[in-house]
Amino acid sequence: MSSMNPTQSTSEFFDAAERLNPSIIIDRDSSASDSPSLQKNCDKDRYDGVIADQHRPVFTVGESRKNSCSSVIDNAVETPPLNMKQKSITVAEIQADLANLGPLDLNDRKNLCRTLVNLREMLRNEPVDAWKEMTDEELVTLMNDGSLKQQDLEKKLGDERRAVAVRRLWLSEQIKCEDKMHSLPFEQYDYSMVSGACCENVIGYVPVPVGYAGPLSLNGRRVYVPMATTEGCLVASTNRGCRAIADGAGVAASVYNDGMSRAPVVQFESALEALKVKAWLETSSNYQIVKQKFDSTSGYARLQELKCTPAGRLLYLRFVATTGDAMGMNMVSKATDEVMVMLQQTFVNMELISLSGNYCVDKKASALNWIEGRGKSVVAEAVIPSDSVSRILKTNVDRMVELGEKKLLIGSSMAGVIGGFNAQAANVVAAIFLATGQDAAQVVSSSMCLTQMDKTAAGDLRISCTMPCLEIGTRGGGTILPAQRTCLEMLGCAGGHPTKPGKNAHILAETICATVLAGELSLLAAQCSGDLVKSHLKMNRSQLNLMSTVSEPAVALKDQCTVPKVGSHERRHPASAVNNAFKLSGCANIV
Ligand SMILES: CC(C)(COP(=O)([O-])OP(=O)([O-])OC[C@H]1O[C@@H](n2cnc3c(N)ncnc32)[C@H](O)[C@@H]1OP(=O)([O-])[O-])[C@@H](O)C(=O)NCCC(=O)NCCSC(=O)C[C@@](C)(O)CC(=O)[O-]
Ligand SMILES: NC(=O)C1=CN([C@@H]2O[C@H](COP(=O)(O)OP(=O)(O)OC[C@H]3O[C@@H](n4cnc5c(N)ncnc54)[C@H](OP(=O)(O)O)[C@@H]3O)[C@@H](O)[C@H]2O)C=CC1
Repeated sequence: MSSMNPTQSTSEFFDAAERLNPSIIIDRDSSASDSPSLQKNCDKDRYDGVIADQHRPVFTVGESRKNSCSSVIDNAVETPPLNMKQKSITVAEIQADLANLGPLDLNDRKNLCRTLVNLREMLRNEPVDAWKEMTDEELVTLMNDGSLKQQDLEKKLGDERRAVAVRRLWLSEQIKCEDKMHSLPFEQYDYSMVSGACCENVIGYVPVPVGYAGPLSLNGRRVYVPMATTEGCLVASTNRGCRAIADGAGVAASVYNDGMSRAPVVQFESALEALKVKAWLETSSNYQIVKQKFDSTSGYARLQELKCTPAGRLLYLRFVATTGDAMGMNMVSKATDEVMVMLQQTFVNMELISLSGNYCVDKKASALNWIEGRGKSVVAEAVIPSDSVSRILKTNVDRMVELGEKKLLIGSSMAGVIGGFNAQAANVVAAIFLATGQDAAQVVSSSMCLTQMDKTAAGDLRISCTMPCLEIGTRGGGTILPAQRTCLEMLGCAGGHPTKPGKNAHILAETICATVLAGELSLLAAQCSGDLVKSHLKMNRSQLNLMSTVSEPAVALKDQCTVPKVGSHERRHPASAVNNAFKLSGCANIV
């Protein structure tokens, strides 16, 4: 940050102002004389340098150095129009007054804000670049004023990164603490992929650590599976499961059903009329008309089934389609929407209550999905040699089989779970979903899993996982983001398959199911051997958390950071060393 003493040279001051904002051009000829184009606002004791370009923006110096930019501008709003309450002043007068202000930091944009009146003037003729020419603080002023919607920042600025930065600036004012944003990173991210596809009102991103489990021996391949999680122990556990699997012949996994669903609810004047339409839709030739319309909406969506379920005068129409390599919700919703328009022309008494009648069933726990399946239905199976069960998993086959029955089957039945006959399928599903850009909310049905274990004739452990609802894709949604795509590339299934649409999505589904199986093996073994709590206290309970009390502010952790060393006493780093690391970048955990 450079600063200058304004008493030394007014022209230096103007030079710096122009460097700071290239859109400002100061009319020096008139400022060198007692020209009316340099004016003093008598009431507010601030100076407005009149700019010689077509927008005639005015920047203000003076109080803004002590107060926040926005407060100066708030005052300025009340200022009467320039021509009413201003008088001409000389450069000598300006220099004399600026001298009283002390050193002025000309690199701080807050010191040079145009008034709201002038910003509005800039926008009046809607010049293409007016928004881009404004400083961040000026944009915030217009957001506070309601002249600029924060959701329009990307469009107006044509610069996603800057849009995020300005939104953060504005939001930090709203939450009345600029520091609150500090640890939410936003730099080093390609927002062009996010805007219009993955998120709105973007203010940054939450970094989640990504580990890998593997190699997982799956269908004759060796796979390294990326997992994004903050649950210490999860990756280690899944990794141990992969090791046990590798001791046998590996996992065999296969998709046995494929179909994404969308189910509108429609209403008729009577229950009988609803049944008539059901019969019409179930007639083969009519179904073909519907299918033709449905399939015409996409290069990949192909209708497989239309299930019509009546409820009084309501009819629930469950469209099920294959969707290539995409998870398919947008695709199937679009296709269903177009079919419904067509059906409404045929059945004029049919009232479409909603395109989604909750019979789909998306993002809600349901018996229907558990029974019918949704997305990819997959089964994975492996045999673990008995000596690997004792050597790697630290238990034995009989105990595992007994736990499978008493916990996974009887325990889950006692609890009345839907599709929850497993130990931790959701853990692995969520971690791979986050890593590979899946729709996180679909963990609800996607983690439905039946884990079964029995003893083979040779005395080894046979384990299988059946997952009927893996709602996943390798194309579309969050899979376009570079980090998530990289994780898909690790698995060899990024994007659409070049020759067999849908194959990449099947590879991902099989990989998730096989990794779930690895996680099941290890966690169930830890419960057999009584290692669950011990392992989590060692790998999951952070020493940093233990250091803090509820009432301590989070910043205390930075000042007194303790790095645990497994198996030894804590090592305490001097606060200065830790703080240096924090200072390395604008974001606390991005270095
Ligand atoms: C998209 C809207 C909101 C447009 O809605 P609209 O009414 O056309 O928008 P508008 O331009 O009139 O603006 C109204 C307000 O919406 C907000 N808004 C509007 N646009 C933006 C934007 N770009 N960024 C940030 N905020 C925005 C904003 O608050 C704005 O107020 P303003 O600030 O203008 O005074 C509306 O059409 C909508 O809510 N659609 C539903 C989308 C949705 O909820 N998707 C979730 C996923 S669906 C799913 O996953 C589950 C499902 C469906 O399968 C479950 C089921 O089976 O039911
Ligand atoms: N709309 C809704 O109600 C819901 C939406 N979602 C969201 O929907 C998004 C996912 O929707 P989805 O339909 O999967 O993705 P997209 O909306 O991104 O659609 C996939 C696009 O990729 C094209 N495509 C190119 N190659 C392939 C290929 N090999 N296989 C499949 N498609 C290909 C499709 O072509 P074409 O145009 O020919 O079909 C289509 O345009 C997620 O962001 C999710 O969060 C989630 C739940 C509900």
